[in-house]
Amino acid sequence: MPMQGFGQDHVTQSPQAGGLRNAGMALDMDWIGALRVNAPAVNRAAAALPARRVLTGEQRAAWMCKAVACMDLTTLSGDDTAARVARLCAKARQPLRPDLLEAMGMEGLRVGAVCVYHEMITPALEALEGTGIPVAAVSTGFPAGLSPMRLRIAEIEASVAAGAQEIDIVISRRRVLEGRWEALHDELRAFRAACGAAHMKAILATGELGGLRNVARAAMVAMMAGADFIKTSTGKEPVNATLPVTLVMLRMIRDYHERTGWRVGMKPAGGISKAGEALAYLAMLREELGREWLSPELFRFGASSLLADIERQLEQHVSGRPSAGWRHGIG
Ligand SMILES: O=C[C@H](O)COP(=O)(O)O
Repeated sequence: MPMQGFGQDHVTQSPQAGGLRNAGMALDMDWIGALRVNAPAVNRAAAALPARRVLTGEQRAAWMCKAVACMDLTTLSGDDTAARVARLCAKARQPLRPDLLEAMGMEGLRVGAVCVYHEMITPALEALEGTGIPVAAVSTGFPAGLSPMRLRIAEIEASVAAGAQEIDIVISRRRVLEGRWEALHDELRAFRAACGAAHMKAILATGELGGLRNVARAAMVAMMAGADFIKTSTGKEPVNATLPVTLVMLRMIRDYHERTGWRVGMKPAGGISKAGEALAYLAMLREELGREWLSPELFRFGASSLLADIERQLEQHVSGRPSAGWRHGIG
């Protein structure tokens, strides 16, 4: 079924406003073919960033809280149980200890979403009832994305029917590696149609795409196909989120916004477990896309263990004393 917005010239689309979603556009192969990435320059820019942006004290604490608000608190393990998901959701409702929040003069902090496998959607929804925190489900044969297409579509539909408001799909890496952009666009359009009202995050699995130019091209095709977010990784690839890959994706988001008016969200995910790393990603986001993107509507971290390090560092900030990691087990 054709999606709203497809087939229209991208320059005539209305700018996104009032919560409207990226409608996507027909595949523009001239645009895709013209994309170039200067890898050494990207690597240099990413390497220079953490040293350029050193935050301390209250400012650092405030940015760590922003990282919490933009977090998809995640558990994606083969041994997940309803009880583990319920504990994770309790943490999602109250990500930081009340005494820490009080000391920082903050209230009402919660995470961006809870991210789980399909089977854990119902326990997550039950544990989050009344909070407004959305449940995101990974889908389409996560993490490899190699199951039959009809099953991948059915999986999305089942997760949406179960109540997931966000669907994290994985792209077929082979379409990128073989340069089959139209097939990739078609696949992603079909995923987006199956998502219906649920927001679609397109996981590019950047560590398996064979280089930064392919990352740029895959990111652009995903946005042309109507992705609400583009996401780096599943957390299961040998190389997951990195600053250079994120820089390339942010620049594609900026290009796409400049040419179509649509704002697409960014989700670095996989292997981000330290507060200092999270701050570097936020600084990059702010430099590349501006403050407008610094909200859970347009930015998420996908992380299973980042929250524990942020809480530990905030405890240190509030108390002025070092805090041991074991005191902050979940998240
Ligand atoms: O989408 C989220 C990732 O799977 C989380 O990866 P992580 O467990 O390395 O934090």
